[in-house]
Amino acid sequence: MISHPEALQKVLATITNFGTEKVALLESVNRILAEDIFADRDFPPFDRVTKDGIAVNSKALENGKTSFKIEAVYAAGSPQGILKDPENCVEIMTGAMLPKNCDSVIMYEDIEIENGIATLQTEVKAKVNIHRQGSDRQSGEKILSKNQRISAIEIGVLATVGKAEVMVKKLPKIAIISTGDELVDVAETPLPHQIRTSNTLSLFAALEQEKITPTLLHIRDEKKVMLQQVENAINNHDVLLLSGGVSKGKFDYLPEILEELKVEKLFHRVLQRPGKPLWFGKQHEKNVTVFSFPGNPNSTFVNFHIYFERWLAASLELETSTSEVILKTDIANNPKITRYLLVKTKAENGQFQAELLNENGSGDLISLANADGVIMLPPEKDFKQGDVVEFIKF
Ligand SMILES: Nc1nc2c(c(=O)[nH]1)N[C@H]1C(S)=C(S)[C@@H](COP(=O)(O)OP(=O)(O)OC[C@H]3O[C@@H](n4cnc5c(N)ncnc54)[C@H](O)[C@@H]3O)O[C@H]1N2
Ligand code: MOO
Repeated sequence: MISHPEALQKVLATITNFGTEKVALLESVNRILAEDIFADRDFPPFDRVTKDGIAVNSKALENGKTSFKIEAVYAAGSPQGILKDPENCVEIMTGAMLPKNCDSVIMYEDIEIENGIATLQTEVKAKVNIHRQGSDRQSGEKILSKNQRISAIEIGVLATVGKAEVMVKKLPKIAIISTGDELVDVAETPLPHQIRTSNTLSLFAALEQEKITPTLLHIRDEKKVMLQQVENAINNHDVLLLSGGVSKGKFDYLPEILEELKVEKLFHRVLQRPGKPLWFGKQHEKNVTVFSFPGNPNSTFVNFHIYFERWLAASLELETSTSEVILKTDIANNPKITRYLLVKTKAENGQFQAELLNENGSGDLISLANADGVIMLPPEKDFKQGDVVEFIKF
């Protein structure tokens, strides 16, 4: 049996580049950007008026002028206007180009208008209420970097530089496969010895959040059928995520079937809990990566996050960082295995604290629903309240 760090290293050694593709802007949300994005013009692209009011020439203000004849009115969206006489003013709206010969904008709240004359009601500053051309970013500057996730805010940035189509990382084709004759579909009423399949649907939902729509497949515990269906899945996907059938049961055929299908076993069984029977391999000919998760729901879900999510992030070259939390209680640790414990996190006194959940073993998927993620305890020492440990968010 290998340790968790060795297992993770073997998993990360198989990362795969799936290439890039262009997608429509709104389809790119949550995808990974595959190109650097540059400002196509200055931001803002012109001296942008930031208040509704009047625009004047500051020399008139410096000369003590307080009343201005209104020459014209310019809305946002009209081409740049001009102040013909620097002693006068023009009415101007937020978002409009600052008119020629003007360098100061005075809000409507600070003036009164009567008979086409604007009169100051208070002392005002010169050269304000203008968002200067290029003061945010200059044309040609890099404004987004490749390998970052595109969120709602990046959609706005991409839109403003005219990216109707965006180059993103291609995503792998994934099959999620459950095994086990005790499993029935969610819409069915299980017999006393049966349960509804849930692992596969959790993984499906987790992948949909990554914008991957996987194939869902359930295979009966019958060796011949399993062999045929797994082979078919290998031929049509980049990744197989299997759940169940990898421990030592008499009907746990998966390990031998995978080897028969020339999936090289890179490891089977890891010094960790949950997920000791984790199986991982690669079919080199077809470049298919196979994660075979132990069937207990928490085991599948936690190991999906610990191994597959990291493999996917590394394959897509996504920049990631680790999170840490502070323990709220002492934990007696097992010196031989890495443990992943379900926690609920809370900010307390400016610190991110983790409270252990009472889970009833790795079959207790209801407790899983109360967790924000797991803390990872390396097989080192007993942990004390206040210790800082790694946190993996679901
Ligand atoms: N003799 C040993 N027995 C077991 C060991 C061991 O080392 N030696 N390991 C235990 C551990 S740890 C786990 S985890 C399980 C993993 O077993 P399998 O991967 O073979 O999984 P199954 O036996 O098929 O299922 C286990 C459990 O999970 C339920 N399950 C499976 N698939 C689903 C699904 N899609 N949705 C919901 N629930 C699912 C299944 O009904 C079982 O109750 O083995 C231990 N045994
Ligand atoms: O992976 Mo098993 O969960 O330790 O029950």
